[in-house]
Amino acid sequence: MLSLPLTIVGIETRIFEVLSKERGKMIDREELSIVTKTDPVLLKRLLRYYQSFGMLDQLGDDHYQANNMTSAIISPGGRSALSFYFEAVVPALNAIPQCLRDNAYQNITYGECFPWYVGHQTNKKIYEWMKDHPSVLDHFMSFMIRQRYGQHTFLDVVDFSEFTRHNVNEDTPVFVDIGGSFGYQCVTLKQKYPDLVGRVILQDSEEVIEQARIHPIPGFEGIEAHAHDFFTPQPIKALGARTYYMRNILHNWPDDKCIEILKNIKSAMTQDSRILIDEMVFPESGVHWRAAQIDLVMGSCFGSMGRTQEDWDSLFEKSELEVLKVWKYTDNLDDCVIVAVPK
Ligand SMILES: C[S@@+](CC[C@H](N)C(=O)[O-])C[C@H]1O[C@@H](n2cnc3c(N)ncnc32)[C@H](O)[C@@H]1O
Repeated sequence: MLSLPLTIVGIETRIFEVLSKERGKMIDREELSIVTKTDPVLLKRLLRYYQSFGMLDQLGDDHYQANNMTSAIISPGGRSALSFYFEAVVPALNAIPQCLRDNAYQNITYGECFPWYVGHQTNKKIYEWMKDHPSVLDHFMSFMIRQRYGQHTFLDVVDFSEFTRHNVNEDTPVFVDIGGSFGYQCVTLKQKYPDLVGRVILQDSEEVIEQARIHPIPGFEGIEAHAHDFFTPQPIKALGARTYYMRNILHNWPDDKCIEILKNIKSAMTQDSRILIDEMVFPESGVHWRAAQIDLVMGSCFGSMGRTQEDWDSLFEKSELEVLKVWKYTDNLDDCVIVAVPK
């Protein structure tokens, strides 16, 4: 309950950072108090809390040491995820009881009493709101880039050369990553297929593309970065891209908005094009706690939801899409790549 705000305190006071820098070395409270400029009595209470949750190790009455959790908290991915949850997500989650009560326990959808609006005292949806809160947008982007470092990707199960076997030259767009943030998936593709022929294109909002160009991630060379609002017609259509890929995009939007996004892609597709949807497909029972949590965060912040196979089938039916294949690439979160074409 308290762990998120108190973890933010540990980040802001630099308690975790100082301990992590001295990894393997014990630090006593007096020294930590001087370096972090934190009152020694307050520090004692904070450290007691952190050790009780395993965020650091206590080696004697007044001696502390960083452990793996301390390092994870202070890593760029850890910091950005914690800060984003604290500043953006928690206010919306706190408004859930009031909104559900006021809405007589109907499902969470955009409306007057929507947790995001109430929690943030705003009438702007989350992406619009983040434009006015650039530091939160920075945390969000940094979290998005790092959230899956070192984990499986769709390329572990998909043989991408299947999509580029025929009539591909260097002008053919082979991979358009729609809402691709800083282009991590584009880079992963190019690294896995260094001889890939054709254009690899990243699309995202203007603000994100600007940042992706100013601070390119390692391996970004050779990737085209275009600003594109996916609620407008897909501009990569002259040759029809071989694949239009979206990871964790549709789970941010309710069905009516997903249908708009998909319609804009369909209008650009040729016979050789495929839509690749990289999302969790929730099982009907035994859902992992992280997936169940993501579903409710999506509901309260984005008015959307995690989808079961039945939910996806219904969305594709309404979007007039035919599913050609579904590949699952993680067991715990049921991440899948769904290959679809217009009916
Ligand atoms: C949940 S993130 C997923 C990022 C990336 N695909 C990944 O899996 O790491 C959603 C992305 O959609 C982008 N986005 C939101 N609204 C958009 C819009 N209208 N047009 C284009 N991109 C948008 C955001 O900037 C963000 O990068």
